[in-house]
Amino acid sequence: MEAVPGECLLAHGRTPGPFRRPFSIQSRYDMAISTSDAAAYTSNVDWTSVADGVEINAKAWTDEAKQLFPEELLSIIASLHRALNSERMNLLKARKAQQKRYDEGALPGYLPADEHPDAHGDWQVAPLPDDILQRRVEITGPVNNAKMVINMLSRNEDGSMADAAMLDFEDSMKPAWTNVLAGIRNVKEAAEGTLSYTQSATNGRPAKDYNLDPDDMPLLMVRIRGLHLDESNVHVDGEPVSGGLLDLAAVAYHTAQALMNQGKTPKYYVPKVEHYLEARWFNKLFVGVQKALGIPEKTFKATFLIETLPAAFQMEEILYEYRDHAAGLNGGRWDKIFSDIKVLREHDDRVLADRNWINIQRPWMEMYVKQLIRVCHKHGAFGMGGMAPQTPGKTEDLREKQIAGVVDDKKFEASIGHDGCWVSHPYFIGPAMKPFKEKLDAEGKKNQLDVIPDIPEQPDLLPKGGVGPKTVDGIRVNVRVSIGYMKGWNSDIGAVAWDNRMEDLATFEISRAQTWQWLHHSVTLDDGTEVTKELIHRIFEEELEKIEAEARDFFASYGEDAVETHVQRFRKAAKDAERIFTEDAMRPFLACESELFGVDEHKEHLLKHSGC
Ligand SMILES: CC(=O)SCCNC(=O)CCNC(=O)[C@H](O)C(C)(C)COP(=O)(O)OP(=O)(O)OC[C@H]1O[C@@H](n2cnc3c(N)ncnc32)[C@H](O)[C@@H]1OP(=O)(O)O
Ligand SMILES: O=CC(=O)O
Ligand SMILES: [Mg+2]
Repeated sequence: MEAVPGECLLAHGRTPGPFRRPFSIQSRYDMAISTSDAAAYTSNVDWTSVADGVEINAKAWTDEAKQLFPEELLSIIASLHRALNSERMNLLKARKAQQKRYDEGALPGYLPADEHPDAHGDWQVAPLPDDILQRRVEITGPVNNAKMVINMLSRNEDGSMADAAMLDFEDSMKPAWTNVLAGIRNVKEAAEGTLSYTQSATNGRPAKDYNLDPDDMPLLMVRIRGLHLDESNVHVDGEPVSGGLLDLAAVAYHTAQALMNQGKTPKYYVPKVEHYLEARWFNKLFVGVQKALGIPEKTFKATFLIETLPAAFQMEEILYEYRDHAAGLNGGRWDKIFSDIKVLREHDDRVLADRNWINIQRPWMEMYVKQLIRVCHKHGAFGMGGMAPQTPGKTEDLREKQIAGVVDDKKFEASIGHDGCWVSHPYFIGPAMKPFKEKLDAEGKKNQLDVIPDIPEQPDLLPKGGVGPKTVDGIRVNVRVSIGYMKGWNSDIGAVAWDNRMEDLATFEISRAQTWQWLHHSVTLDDGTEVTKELIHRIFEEELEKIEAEARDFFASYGEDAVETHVQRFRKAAKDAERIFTEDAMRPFLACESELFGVDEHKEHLLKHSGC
């Protein structure tokens, strides 16, 4: 076990505001809470009117928020919301209807040839600017963490540096309001080159000042929140705004021009799309934001994650839809595994094996990334590889094994034609860079846009059940991950180092969906044990006991109070995780969690649990 980084408590003032009307609950993505509860939740919050038709949770309207959201930006957000939100809601309804069809037996597949013929024609994405032609290693991390943002954008002591840094509002950031504000602030100051951070002396380490070197920085990219996430603290005409819309508008408002003045392209990542019409929606958002800010058309460049099973069948259509703003696609392998399980949750012939057995070399995963490379390169866009999740282990021996694992993985990615990949920890930038550098430098290339994998036109991308181990230890891994992750999540932290790996929203979701599915199908494990609620409860008890013992040991030097605090947090995390693992209906995303709270609690928790 390793400690999660600094857990913080929210500090927020209270600004009185007018009592606001309940929002239209019909517009919610998933009816996680009942109609009467939804109205009660909303009317139990005080709202402050901040611009024409725009209201903010009074507790969220802090001095920081006032600085980052001037009236001009709020008006831009309001007009984008009015132009785009009903379409977003329809897209989310369509997701739900599609999932119902999958639940009733349908399988995801390629679209009929006549549905989107233009996408399969001979077209190219708009020319890529010079500053995004080399992306061999991109480091990712939570955008709200200033120290990590500076580290992502800096050279390591061993001289290694990523080509790009992806500052993340999605998988690694819990979308709590203070995190959103810190994230916008960090991107603004990073783009200006002024972001700084002072780490006070702790635990034997001396104090340290962190600053950027604007002349020696990787490319800066921002991943905005996905289509499903609301920013529940900001309402326009009584409806919560889209989190991704708010992120893009705010970040571009504060940074796009500054980046362009430095000759840099404003670059974004978009997560979790499921259909080409969603890509069309995001393209409209890019057009709208550029227009509102007086930025020339086709300036923004975006990489979309292909990390859902339905999207894997529509990569060409998706890329086509935002071809004017496309830098490429990225094979988001972790959410893809989550989606494989979630989408096929009712298909008892496709129940997947232990989480640790599923990797990029399983046939349906390998075909998906090769198809991604083929589609991208055919149309002049980058085909980015996936995330190496290692965090450095404590012993030399373990670290050597981890480095070998990263090199193997990235060697495979470079060999099939990826243009670059992701790492989640700076320690692995060098090892991940090595195979790309060796192959591409030898061929005198910055990227592999010229490589087209030789695969069938429509490869089989459906996950197969009936192979691989299904074990009690597999459940233990899922339970352990969930306890470590939920402890961070409950303290507004979106990614944690745990058992020598990075665990974030995507990897937690795999564990949660898999255990739910095994329970739902009463799977018989390889040793004959049947998966039941009782079994899962017993494993939670056993793993919690082990984790408590580890925590008592780990936090001992911080004093008895610290030990008790952390033990209590692990207990709460285990309780929350078990509840989510064993709930009757599988929620679409962890963040759809309003029902974890009663109405009174929700008033306090809205700032921490903006969601869907
Ligand atoms: C599935 C996906 O979507 S992947 C993309 C989303 N997920 C992510 O981006 C997760 C990114 N990774 C992380 O958030 C972090 O690595 C964590 C939380 C898992 C671990 O962070 P820590 O607990 O700080 O790890 P650790 O103690 O090993 O850090 C050592 C140093 O590396 C830095 N560091 C660790 N990870 C990162 C990172 N991703 N970016 C920049 N710096 C980092 C730390 O800030 C620390 O710096 P310091 O020596 O100056 O104090
Ligand atoms: O976002 C990336 C993933 O793997 O999930
Ligand atoms: Mg993801």
